[in-house]
Amino acid sequence: MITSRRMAAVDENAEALGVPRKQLMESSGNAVAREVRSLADDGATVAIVAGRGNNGGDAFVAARFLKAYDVTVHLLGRPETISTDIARENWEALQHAEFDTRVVRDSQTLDLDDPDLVVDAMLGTGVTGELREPEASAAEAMNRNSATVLAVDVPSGVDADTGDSEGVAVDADHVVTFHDGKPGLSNLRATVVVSDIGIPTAAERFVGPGDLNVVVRDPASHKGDNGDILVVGGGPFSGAPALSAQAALRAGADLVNVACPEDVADAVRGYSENLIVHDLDGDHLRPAHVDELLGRAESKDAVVLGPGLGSADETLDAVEQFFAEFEGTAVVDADALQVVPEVDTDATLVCTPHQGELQKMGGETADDWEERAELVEVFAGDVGQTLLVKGAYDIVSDGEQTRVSRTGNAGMTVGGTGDVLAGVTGALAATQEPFDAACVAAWANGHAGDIVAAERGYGLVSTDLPDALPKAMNRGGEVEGV
Ligand SMILES: NC(=O)C1=CN([C@@H]2O[C@H](COP(=O)(O)OP(=O)(O)OC[C@H]3O[C@@H](n4cnc5c(N)ncnc54)[C@H](O)[C@@H]3O)[C@@H](O)[C@H]2O)[C@H](O)CC1
Ligand SMILES: [K+]
Repeated sequence: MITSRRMAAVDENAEALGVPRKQLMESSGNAVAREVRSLADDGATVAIVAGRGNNGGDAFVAARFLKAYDVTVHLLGRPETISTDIARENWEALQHAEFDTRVVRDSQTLDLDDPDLVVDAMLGTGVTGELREPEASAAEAMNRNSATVLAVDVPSGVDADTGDSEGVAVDADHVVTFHDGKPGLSNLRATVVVSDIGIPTAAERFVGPGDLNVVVRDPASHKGDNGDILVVGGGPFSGAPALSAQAALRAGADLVNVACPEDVADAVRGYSENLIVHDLDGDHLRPAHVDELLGRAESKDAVVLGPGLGSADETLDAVEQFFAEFEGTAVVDADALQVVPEVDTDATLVCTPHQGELQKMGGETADDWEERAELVEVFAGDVGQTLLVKGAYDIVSDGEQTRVSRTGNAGMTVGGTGDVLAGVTGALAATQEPFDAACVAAWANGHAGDIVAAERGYGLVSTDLPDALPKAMNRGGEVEGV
C-alpha cells in the first residue's frame, strides 16, 4: 500500500533515476488499455472522460492503444488549461492523429451516449477536497449511465488515502491503479487491479529528491512553528555543538538554543550571533544539570543530544538520567549513543551512529550494504527507535521501514560532518515523523557535501556544509512570491 504523498515522492525519485514521468504515463495508459480489453470485446464503444491533469493524460495514451474499439475522448475543460506538459503532449498527439475527441465546455452538455464502457480519467491522486465543476456534474452523469465504469488509478472524488469522498464521487465497477495498492481503494465495491508501470524498486528503496516532499512550510506560519530546538553538547569540544546548531538553522529550524558547559559557552556564542546559548556550570555535563535541561527541553520540538559532550562517566550518567525522564523527541549522536540501549525511556529517539558507534551500542554491521540494512532493521526493532547508520550508504530504519541514502562522498570523512548531520536531523525531527526526518536529513546532508565537493573537492570542511544545505534542500520555487 502506498499513500498519495509517498507515490508523488517515488515518482520524482524515478525521474531522478532516469525514468521520466512521460514514460510512466505511457505504461499507465497501456495498463488502462489492457484493462479495457479484459472488460469489453473488440468493437465495443468506449467513452473516456478525461480531466486536465495526469490522470487524464493516462487516458489519452490509452486511446492510442485501443484501435480495435470505438473510442470517444471527452476532455472536461479547455485544452489550453491542461495542467501538465506531458498530458498536453498526449492530448495534442490525439488531435494530430485525428482521434475522436470532444471538448466539453459545459458539463451539462456532456453526452456519453450509450457506451459499453465508461473510463473515468477525470482525477487521480492529485486531488484535494470535494469535486468541483465540471467534474462533479460529470461524475453524476457517469453514475446515472448504466455502462460499466473503469476508473483510472482511483475513482474521481474518492480520496486515495482514506477512501472518503467529501461530495459526489464516481461509483466505479473496476479500478486499475498503478505501482502499488492505495489504502483508500480497499473499502470500495470496485474490483481493483494493481499494474506495474515500471517504477524501479530503487525509487522506493533509496532516498531521493522526491522524499523532500514531506518538508512543506506554511506561508502563514509563525516564529517557532518550523522547529524550536535545543542542542545539548560541548565540554571537551566547542565546535561540535556549534556546527550542529548552525546546521539546524540552515536546515530550516526557526529557533536553536544551545545548552553547553560554561567553559565553552563563549566560544559557541562567538561562532554565530544566530544562536541562543545557555551556560551549564563547570567544564562538562553532569547529573546536577539534568533538571535544568529537562526544563529547557520541555517546550522544544526536538533536542539534539551528544555533539562534543565527551564520555566522562558523570556525563554519561547525566545523559542516562535525562532519557529516563524525557518524553519528547531527541536526536542522539556521538558519545551519548552508548547510553541508549541501557535506558528505559518514553522519549522518541533518532540515533545517528557511525558503524563503530553502532557496534558500541550492541548492533551489528556488515560490509555489504544490503546485509547491513537487514542488520540495522533488526537492531532498530530491538531498540524500538529510529536509527540512521552513517556510511557511504547511510541506512535508515525504524524496525519496520528501511531506506538507504546514497548521497555524499569520501570528502565527508573529515571531522564534524556527523555534527552537521545531527543538527539537520534535529531540525527535521522537530516537524516531521522520525523516520522521514532521518531519511531527508541523510540525503540532504550528503547532497550538501556533493555540492561542496563539486567546487572544493576533498578540500571540503564541515563548516562548508551548513552553507550548502539550503541549496541541497531547495526544491525550486519554494519561497512563495520570490
Ligand atoms: N506514478 C504514478 O502512479 C503515475 C501516475 N500518473 C497519473 O497521474 C495522476 C495524478 O496526476 P496529477 O496531475 O497529479 O493530478 P490529477 O490528474 O489527479 O488532478 C489534477 C487536476 O485536478 C485539479 N483538481 C484538484 N482538485 C480538484 C477538485 N477538487 N475538483 C476538480 N479539480 C481538481 C487540479 O487543478 C489539476 O488540474 C495519477 O492519479 C495517475 O493517474 C502519471 O501518469 C504518471 C505516473
Ligand atoms: K480517476
